[in-house]
Amino acid sequence: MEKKKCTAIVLAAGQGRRMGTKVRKQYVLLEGRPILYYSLHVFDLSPYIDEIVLVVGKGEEEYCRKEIVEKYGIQKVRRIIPGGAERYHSVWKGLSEIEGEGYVFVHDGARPFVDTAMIERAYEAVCVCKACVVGMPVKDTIKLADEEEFVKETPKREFVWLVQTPQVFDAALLKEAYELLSHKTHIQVTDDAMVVEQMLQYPVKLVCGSYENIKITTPEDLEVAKVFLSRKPLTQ
Ligand SMILES: Nc1ccn([C@@H]2O[C@H](COP(=O)(O)OP(=O)(O)OP(=O)(O)O)[C@@H](O)[C@H]2O)c(=O)n1
Ligand SMILES: C[C@](O)(CO)[C@H](O)COP(=O)(O)O
Repeated sequence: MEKKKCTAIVLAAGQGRRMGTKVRKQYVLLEGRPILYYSLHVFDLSPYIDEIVLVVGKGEEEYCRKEIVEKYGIQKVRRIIPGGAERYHSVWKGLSEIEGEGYVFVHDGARPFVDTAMIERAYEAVCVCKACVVGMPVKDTIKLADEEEFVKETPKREFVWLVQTPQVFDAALLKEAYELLSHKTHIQVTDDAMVVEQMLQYPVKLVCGSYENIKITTPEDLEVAKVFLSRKPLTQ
């Protein structure tokens, strides 16, 4: 079977409010390199990925080109574009840069520990299912709470996953879902699978990511990331 074009949309237009660092978290240095560098490097290395659309804060396009893409020799970045107010706005803008058929890997630039093996697993799944997300089964017991913070329900743990990125879709399917979303108001969307689930009622397959594929969200995540990084070679 002929391989379809794969585009990674790497998102780095967030404000990093929960991290609260002076420099926005995607540019914070880990082992001397910006957090954003690490995922770009992995998508650049992956033989499954043909091109990268990098979505950054408005006005940061040139900085990212010079200080990240060119400085570290990232080859596959085709476009660097400004993002929007919410994550889903940034994804929508990234999607509008994609032409023709293929698959889209939407990835948080704040997840530096994506690896080439999970990209391969996601590629194999998307070829079959058209929609998949990487994630891992939870290790703790999960409680669903009511508004007063009383336990409403304890879901069966074997059916509960922590969802990560990349989230990978047939490009036409994801565009259709986001197109429908763009006509909605007052909608809260926190990942791309939700858009596909809710707009198209399309089944989304879960694929194993890794417990290391954390999102750098709050300050303690940076400490954990330093430990993970100290165990990894720079190229994988
Ligand atoms: N308008 C936005 C919001 C988020 N993101 C990106 O989406 C990913 C996941 O978002 P999150 O970790 O929540 O980042 P922030 O929005 O930056 O964090 P916070 O919610 O704490 O402000 C990040 O790589 C972030 O840069 C984006 O491209 N555009
Ligand atoms: C897409 C995501 O990383 C999956 O876990 C997450 O939902 C992003 O949410 P955030 O509110 O932008 O942190």
